[in-house]
Amino acid sequence: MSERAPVVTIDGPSGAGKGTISQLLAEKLGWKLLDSGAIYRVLALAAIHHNVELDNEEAITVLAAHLDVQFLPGNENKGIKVVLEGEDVSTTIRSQECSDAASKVAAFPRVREALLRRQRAFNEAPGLIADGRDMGTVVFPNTPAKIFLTASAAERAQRRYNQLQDKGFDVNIDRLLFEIEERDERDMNRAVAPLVPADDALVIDTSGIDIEDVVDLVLAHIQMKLPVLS
Ligand SMILES: Nc1ncnc2c1ncn2[C@@H]1O[C@H](COP(=O)(O)OP(=O)(O)OP(=O)(O)O)[C@@H](O)[C@H]1O
Ligand SMILES: Nc1ccn([C@@H]2O[C@H](COP(=O)(O)O)[C@@H](O)[C@H]2O)c(=O)n1
Repeated sequence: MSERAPVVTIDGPSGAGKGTISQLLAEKLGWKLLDSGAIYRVLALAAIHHNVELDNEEAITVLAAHLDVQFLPGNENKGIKVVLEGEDVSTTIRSQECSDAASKVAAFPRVREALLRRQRAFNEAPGLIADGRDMGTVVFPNTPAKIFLTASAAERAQRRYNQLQDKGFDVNIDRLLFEIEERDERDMNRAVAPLVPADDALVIDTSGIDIEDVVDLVLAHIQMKLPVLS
């Protein structure tokens, strides 16, 4: 499989900065953005809405194949508006309940298979920034421009804490750290498409590095890997 337009993959654990960096890159380059986590989150929400048990792989796979979701531009929340069955769920899918449910449904091989084509369809000119866990290993394995962002769990929990406090939520940092570690554990140890850097990915530990500096590091790498940007 070869990509239609150039693709940059940005993978990594929760809170590593994938969404932030992907959005800034997409804006800088004028490229499309795939927030693949939002697809798993919206699938989890659809399961909850339709009273489908989160451990029922068969039923979740059917739901995944028929998911009525639209990703529209122009929402402050990760820069996209997510519409499930006609309802704007952009904020709802960011809840802790959806984070947790998303990582459960994402562990099913047939669910992941059912969502592959939908993700690859985002690959349009002039180029795509793809944010997720398996963008470089499974969804777009042939792109030469792969990044894996990481940071210590403590730093990621602190970032999430700051983010939620800024939004006026009453949050507990120990609880956030526990949830991040629990989700990392599930994402890294599942049988298919586990969270690992692709062999040819540039791994950047963003602990203590400013967002703008991370963008510059990523841009320098992709300019080297994608002749179209030189
Ligand atoms: N290098 C950085 N330094 C400090 N804060 C950062 C950095 N990168 C991102 N952040 C902040 O950390 C928070 C989480 O970032 P972001 O949502 O981009 O992470 P993510 O990897 O997309 O997480 P998830 O997979 O859970 O969606 C945001 O508030 C963001 O502004
Ligand atoms: N390519 C991906 C993207 C996400 N997931 C799963 O979805 C959960 C939510 O993702 P966010 O990036 O929005 O936090 C995540 O914990 C993964 O379980 C995935 O499996 N593959």
